Amino acid sequence: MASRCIASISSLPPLCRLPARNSAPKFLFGSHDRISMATSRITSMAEILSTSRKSLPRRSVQVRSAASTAESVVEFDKMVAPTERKYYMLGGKGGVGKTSCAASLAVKFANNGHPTIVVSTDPAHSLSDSFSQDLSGGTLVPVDGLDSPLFALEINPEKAREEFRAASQKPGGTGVMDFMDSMGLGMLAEQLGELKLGELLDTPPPGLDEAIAISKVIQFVESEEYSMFSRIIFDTAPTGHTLRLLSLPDFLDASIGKIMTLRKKISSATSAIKSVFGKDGSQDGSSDKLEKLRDRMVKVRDLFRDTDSTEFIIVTIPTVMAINESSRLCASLKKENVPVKKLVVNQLLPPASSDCKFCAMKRKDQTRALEMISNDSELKDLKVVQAPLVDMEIRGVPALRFMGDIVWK
Ligand SMILES: Nc1ncnc2c1ncn2[C@@H]1O[C@H](COP(=O)(O)OP(=O)(O)OP(=O)(O)O)[C@@H](O)[C@H]1O
Repeated sequence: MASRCIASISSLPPLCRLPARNSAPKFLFGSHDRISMATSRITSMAEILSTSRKSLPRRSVQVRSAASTAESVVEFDKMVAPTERKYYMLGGKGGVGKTSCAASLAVKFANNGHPTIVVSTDPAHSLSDSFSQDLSGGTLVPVDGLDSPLFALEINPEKAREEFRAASQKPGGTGVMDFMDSMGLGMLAEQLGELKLGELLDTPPPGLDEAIAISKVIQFVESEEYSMFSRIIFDTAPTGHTLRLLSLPDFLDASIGKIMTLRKKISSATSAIKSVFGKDGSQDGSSDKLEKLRDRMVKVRDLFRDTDSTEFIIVTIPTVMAINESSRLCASLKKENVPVKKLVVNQLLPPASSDCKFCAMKRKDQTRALEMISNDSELKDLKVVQAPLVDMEIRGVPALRFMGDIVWK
């Protein structure tokens, strides 16, 4: 029986034996009052999508109203109520559903009156797949299938890295050393070499591409042209990248500071001997670029820590490994003073009146993992949002609307 379950979950009865429409939601673990039960009165997504394909008017909205509980309505109400701009960053272990959660939240905000932008800074983008639309051009693309303004953007981190290389090579990298050597300042060049600044800038530290990508987004959304967008959602790269990104702005701020100081010293030394060697040691504007880069990194750092406008939402699945990773991520976010209040637990088995052996085991396993959250010193104070495993892959706006309605309540 178990092997049949694994091969074809959706075709098997247990997951389909959902509670009758008016039956009370079955909680996965006891009376945990922090948990908003997203899985109450879950209907098959396949069923919803097939009715929406027959173009019945907004069936999913009806589902949302029917499924909403007083407790959870208050939670999304809090997210949607402020008229000023808010940033949401969604992050977590690879493959847990960050993109699906980010995209569904974006759809929900847009449908609730907020012009919204959803941005992927994950080097392995899946936003296009999630919306079933090509968003890979590196520019804002209007998302089809909504009546309200929702734009999406996949930022190419490789391009960002190239931009950094171009800005950094002359002022502090090997370019500077070659230049100084040619000016007869080999000694000073050696000192620079000892500081390993050239190496630092020629081989950008991990996380830099994503930091630059985020800073680019901040830069353009701050312009007048984009002031109408009141919700900006980031689908970030898996945990490791996010952690490196968090410590990066401080690190870069310090290293760029060092480079700038050296650059000034070099500049005065080269001007002093310019007449002797007859070479032009004038600056080429790259210092400016570096300073701008530093300013942008500082902006990223400040945005991540701005409790008024930003919230980091951790997405996880109910497995010991994912929860352990979420706990470490949460600890790092708190250490870096990044505001984190919610934990989405995705892909929970929906309530069922009876389970097959496989589902019963899986449910037990998930229950155990969920209990870990209540006992975890980092995670226990977060608001836990339960997101059910649905019977189809979540792709396209109708599916994302469905997911948004059952998760963000
Ligand atoms: N609640 C759910 N029910 C059913 N399928 C889901 C659910 N959440 C996510 N999925 C599916 O799981 C897969 C991975 O989801 P998604 O791309 O959102 O994860 P991710 O964390 O962004 O991945 P990555 O780390 O690779 O970017 C997708 O096929 C998505 O449709």
